[in-house]
Amino acid sequence: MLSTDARAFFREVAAAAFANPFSEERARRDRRLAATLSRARQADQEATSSDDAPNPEIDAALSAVRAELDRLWPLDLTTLEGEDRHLVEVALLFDTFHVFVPEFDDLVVRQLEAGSRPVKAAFGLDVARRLTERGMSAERAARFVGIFFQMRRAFFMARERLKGQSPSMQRLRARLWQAIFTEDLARYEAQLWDRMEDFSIFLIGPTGSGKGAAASVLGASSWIPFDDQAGRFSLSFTDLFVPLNLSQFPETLIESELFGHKKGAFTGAIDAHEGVFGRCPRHGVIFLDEIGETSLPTQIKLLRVLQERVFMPVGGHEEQRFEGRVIAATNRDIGRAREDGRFRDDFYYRLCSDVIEVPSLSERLSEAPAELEELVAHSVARILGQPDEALSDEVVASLNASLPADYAWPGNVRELEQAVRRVLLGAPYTGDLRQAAPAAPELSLVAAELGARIDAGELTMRELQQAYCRLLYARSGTYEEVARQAEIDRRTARRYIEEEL
Ligand SMILES: Nc1ncnc2c1ncn2[C@@H]1O[C@H](COP(=O)(O)OP(=O)(O)OP(=O)(O)O)[C@@H](O)[C@H]1O
Repeated sequence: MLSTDARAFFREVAAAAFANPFSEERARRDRRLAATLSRARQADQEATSSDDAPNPEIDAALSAVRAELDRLWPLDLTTLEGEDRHLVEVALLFDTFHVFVPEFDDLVVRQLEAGSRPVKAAFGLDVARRLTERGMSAERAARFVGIFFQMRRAFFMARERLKGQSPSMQRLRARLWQAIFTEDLARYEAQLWDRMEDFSIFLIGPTGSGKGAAASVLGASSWIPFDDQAGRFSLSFTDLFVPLNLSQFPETLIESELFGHKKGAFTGAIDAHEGVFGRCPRHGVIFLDEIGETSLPTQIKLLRVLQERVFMPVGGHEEQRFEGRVIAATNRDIGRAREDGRFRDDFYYRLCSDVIEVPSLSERLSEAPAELEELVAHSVARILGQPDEALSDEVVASLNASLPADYAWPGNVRELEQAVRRVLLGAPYTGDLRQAAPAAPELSLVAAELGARIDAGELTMRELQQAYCRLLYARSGTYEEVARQAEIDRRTARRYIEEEL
């Protein structure tokens, strides 16, 4: 039995312990916890108030939790019941997790360096032992070893791959965390940790805003079992993420890229080929980029895998099981595509259990102008292989001088990366001209030119088709719309618009 004071204290710990680290709620709970602690236990104060601690609240909480657990020593969870048992267990997990944070973080880095080969993580056995010695079952302890690693990966990836401190970026990180662990870690551990594959994720947002980057955070963060015989995790998290950009393949090849094909399945199928569904391991993540551009027949096939979790390679006779999670993304207006019948409702409903919006760069900069500096510095470091503050400042100064203050960044972070490259090459970046040009005169010029050339009878059929497609494109701005109006397929439309005949 816990004393009334101890119970109140552990309740605060339980409320704060595994809250979403990117949520606004988290900092508040940490502060509240620290306040409760300092009132109740002055003894721990000295250990906690170092000024340079990265998060003094959490440090204060940690040492007080340790002190409180020590008071219960020798701790055996099985001697506790009901709420008391739950509260002490959470405190024990909180403490154990933080004891091993440096090892888990080091493991993330070592695994990124090693790539596909799972690296040694013998400390996983110590984590499990620390829990079983205090009365937790071996099965749950092993599960927590997996969850702890997952938490450090998710935290590391969300911080490293998604830069920016604007409120909308903070919200995005919090949403990603929620898509991985749900908002309630206790429920996640009790019921959902190996069922997350059933929760598809749909990322929406403008081109270049970071949907692929967000997907890669999710893709590196799923649960992986710990192999205690081998003293390592059973597979490398770098192999969990299997991306496919659907717009890169002609319709005839998409099925094979998705589901694979057997040798001789069709002319040109010289060897068997494994598609993304076949390559994706259990607990892995398939990222289907540009899902808004998939044809209706492909949507039906994808719907079947999502519903029934089986697929058949082209030319094959045996169904294969798919045990991963699907993340889809689009920069298209999916509502309009559904209204136009280009995106099936049933397919949408299958994907929409978690819709996450990735904010545009202009939205982010309007909330936090300093985000430009952070992104430029990140871009410069990526290009040069190391940070360079002076050069980053120069790039920011150049962009500020050459672009209007309210420049819309239609290509978002991808455009910004190109702008940084341009400035590094020594030329000022003056913005995306196609977007910046006033639409109306350009449109009427295109139409007038087409009319004049038809009048003059000087066009070949191909030139006529091309000019008409360009006119439609100038009006709608999307290849889909051109394809729809001209009743041709999207790739032909794109070829007419982009290629010189
Ligand atoms: N918040 C961010 N911090 C750092 N880099 C970012 C961020 N967002 C995007 N990027 C980078 O910008 C580039 C474009 O991002 P990404 O490919 O993820 O965009 P997207 O939304 O998937 O685009 P599209 O819709 O065209 O497929 C990538 O190099 C990515 O790493």
